[in-house]
Amino acid sequence: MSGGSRTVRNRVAGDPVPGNPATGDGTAGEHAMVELRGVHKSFGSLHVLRGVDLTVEQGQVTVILGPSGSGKSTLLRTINHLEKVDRGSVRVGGRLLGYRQVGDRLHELSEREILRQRTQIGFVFQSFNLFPHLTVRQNLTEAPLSAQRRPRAEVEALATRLLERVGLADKAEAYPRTLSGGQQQRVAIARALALEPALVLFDEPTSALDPELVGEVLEVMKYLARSGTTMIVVTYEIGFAREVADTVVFMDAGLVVESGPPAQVLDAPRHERTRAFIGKVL
Ligand SMILES: Nc1ncnc2c1ncn2[C@@H]1O[C@H](COP(=O)(O)OP(=O)(O)OP(=O)(O)O)[C@@H](O)[C@H]1O
Repeated sequence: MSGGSRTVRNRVAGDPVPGNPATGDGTAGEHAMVELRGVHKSFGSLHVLRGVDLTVEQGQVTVILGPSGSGKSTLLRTINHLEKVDRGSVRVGGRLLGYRQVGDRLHELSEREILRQRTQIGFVFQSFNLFPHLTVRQNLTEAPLSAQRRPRAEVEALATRLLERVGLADKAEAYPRTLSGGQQQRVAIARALALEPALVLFDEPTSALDPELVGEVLEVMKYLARSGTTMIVVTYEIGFAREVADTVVFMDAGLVVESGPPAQVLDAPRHERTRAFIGKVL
């Protein structure tokens, strides 16, 4: 879909063209939406990310592929500061995540400020992570009301639109445990969109689903992609990558081995490691 007509994220939510997700100052157009430079992350002696560079432009879909343990989830988690990087930088909408720059010095943001930044970035997990004690509708409205302090009428109307969009208008008053896995994941996607994020991260969103439920979740994600949502998706769904991705990134052992359009990375990979991986998952 490179060079396509996607210009507006989340038309689902019917909101205007986005500004800077971190500052809200309308400057996102001047920056890549996401920019990682030389990112390193270790857990004890395990060096998981070994100098990752990644750029994602606004409105683009990036699919990250790679063997188990190559660092894909960790990379995703650094993008919304669920993991703090040891070295290198993560910028979202041009702004350094987790820090405030004063002159040439960096000051770490407070937990509360980080939480506020994080509401600009939707995160869809493999295991849905819905609030079990809240109805579907309340799952969508909770964070916009309490973390973003937006007006209830606006948030309720948005929740209604989003549930219609993911085909679950009739489940608004149901509790998550009464839904199928595919339905729960569609609620989780709608919940991420209710924050009106500038960027949505997906970590293996279909891996926990029975095969017959995968399609309904991928359809919602394809719709979002067509609507101009900036998305970074960790998945083993090669068909989705081929159809929807602007860029496919292949990671191995904590490094980006190669990246490019799907036709290049999936059909004519330049590196042996990519070829071996693609050969196994196709
Ligand atoms: N919080 C943590 N503490 C310690 N080790 C961790 C932590 N998170 C991840 N790891 C380790 O880092 C490595 C990379 O994990 P990560 O989940 O990023 O890989 P992945 O490519 O997403 O793998 P998969 O496809 O299996 O989910 C693994 O060896 C994992 O055990």
